[in-house]
Amino acid sequence: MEYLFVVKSHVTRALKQLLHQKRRFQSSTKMAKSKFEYVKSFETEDRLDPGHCIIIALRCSNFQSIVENHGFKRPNDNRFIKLMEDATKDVMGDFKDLKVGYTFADQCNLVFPKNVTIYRRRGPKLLTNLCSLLATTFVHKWPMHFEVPLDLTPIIEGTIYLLPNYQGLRDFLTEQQLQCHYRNLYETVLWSLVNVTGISYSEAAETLEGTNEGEKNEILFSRCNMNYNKECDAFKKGSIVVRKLVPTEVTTPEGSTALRNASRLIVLYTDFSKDCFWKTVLSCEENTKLNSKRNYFKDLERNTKLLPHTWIVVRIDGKGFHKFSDKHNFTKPNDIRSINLMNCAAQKVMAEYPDIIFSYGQSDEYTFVTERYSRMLDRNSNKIMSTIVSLFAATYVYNWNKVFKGTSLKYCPAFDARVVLYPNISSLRDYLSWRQADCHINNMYNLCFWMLVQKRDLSHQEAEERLCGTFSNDKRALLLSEFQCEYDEEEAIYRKGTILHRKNPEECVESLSLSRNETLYSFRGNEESSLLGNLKCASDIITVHVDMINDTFWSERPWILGNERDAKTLEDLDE
Ligand SMILES: Nc1nc2c(ncn2[C@@H]2O[C@H](COP(=O)(O)OP(=O)(O)OP(=O)(O)O)[C@@H](O)[C@H]2O)c(=O)[nH]1
Ligand SMILES: [Mg+2]
Repeated sequence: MEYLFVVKSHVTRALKQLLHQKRRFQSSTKMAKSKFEYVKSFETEDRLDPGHCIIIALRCSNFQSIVENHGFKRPNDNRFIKLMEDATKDVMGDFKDLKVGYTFADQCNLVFPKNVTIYRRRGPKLLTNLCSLLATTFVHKWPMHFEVPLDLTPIIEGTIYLLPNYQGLRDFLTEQQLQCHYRNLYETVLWSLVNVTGISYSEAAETLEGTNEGEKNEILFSRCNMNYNKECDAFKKGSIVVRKLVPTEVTTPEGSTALRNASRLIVLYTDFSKDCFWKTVLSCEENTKLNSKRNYFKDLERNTKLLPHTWIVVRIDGKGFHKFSDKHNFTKPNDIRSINLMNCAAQKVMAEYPDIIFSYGQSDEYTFVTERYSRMLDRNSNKIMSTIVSLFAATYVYNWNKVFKGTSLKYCPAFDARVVLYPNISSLRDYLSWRQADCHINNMYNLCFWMLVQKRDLSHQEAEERLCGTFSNDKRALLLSEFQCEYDEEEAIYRKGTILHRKNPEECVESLSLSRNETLYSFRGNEESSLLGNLKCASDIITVHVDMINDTFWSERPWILGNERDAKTLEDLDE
């Protein structure tokens, strides 16, 4: 009976979702499409091979600064361990397909089983959704674990591993746990030497140089009177999050209470090297054993090096923002608070990464363009995507309370990101025009739609029908005749979206008294000598809400994209 009830509610939810998607599809197809749509063909799906376990390995690239800025207890801070466990649980709570989560220090490994089909196994979509959700949960849950406020946003770098069988998964996680142990042993002895014997940090580090595991244990015992085996399991083994059926009290349809098994996320501090974890806890259908040769993982990492000399475009999009905006009572059709949050997050990303020369945002999406010859993060696509999306998402949540004042964040948003390469300026400009044309089409449609709903009391369906088959001029006429609203007088930020670009380097030359060549070189995205980038200064970034489809915007700002004739060769770059 209860089972039937659960199935029924699942079916109803699925049908509702289908209906919602169909409606959205219909209304989007009713909207005009721009001539720039062809640039979509540059986008790739990057599906991961079927029949492989997928591991999304995430690590916080600015962890050291977080440790130093917030007075973490050394060698381990229990508050941080609990925060990471909480964040891992939240991500696994949202992504029910995840089978195991393993977190230690600043690292979090999330495991999808072989047969997972979520997002059609698109690697970037999986990676960036998990990565951004971990980042937003980290920021949101920080105050629940730390009294000291978080003073910088986490940047999370992600890697995808594909493992062909459960033996591979066991080897991978066992190896990770060994790394956790080595790291913890080193840190425990180091900080015990400092705290117990009173020697300096550098003296302690010197003492440990070149020592093996046994010697470290001996130093800890003889000099600090501590037995490593007695240290807390959470420190030595890390935290393993798994699902377990737990008897839970439920209310039956008749109104009485009963005990039923419900899936819960629990944390274990156990060994991946033990058979019982794989047989009993994971109920693994394949036989696995403890393998001593585990140095093959580098080959199983998805290599995603991006083609050199092409424009790298990263587009971020909010996950389920239709629901998110509803739950947080966004004003319709545009909520300036969310737009401000998005713009602020984009500024932060540009200030942090000088190779990003341009960005464009509208609705729940943001596009970042890196300098054509950029060597940012070694042009590793997964690292670029995860770094940008995590910093962006974390900043969005970090500033939430300041911008949304009375409205508390009900749940953490996630964003996905994709990387698209454009080979020349014309295709890149067409891409940007496509996004701005989309902003215009959506904004005009949404403005008409909500005017009809809010001021004429039309139902959603009636408003959709009223707008079906109308062109831009029809909508302008409707706005003017029925609502005395001149479309072009609407706020430019809504009609055109937001463009962020860097100042003309010539102006910066004057202010920095550097030679012209030096500054231009740095603007060409060379990481090693990024003079202007070192300023990491948001005041270098200009915000405008203007048309960028016509030539004027670009001819007035020739320094942004340069000139196709000046395209560089490999030799030019090596000079
Ligand atoms: N009311 C309101 N809604 C907004 C605003 N910005 C974004 N949204 C909502 O966010 C949605 C963004 O569109 P999509 O990205 O296609 O939809 P989504 O729900 O995020 O779905 P996925 O991206 O596929 O996960 C819009 O359709 C709006 O419903 C805003 O300023 N005000
Ligand atoms: Mg979206």
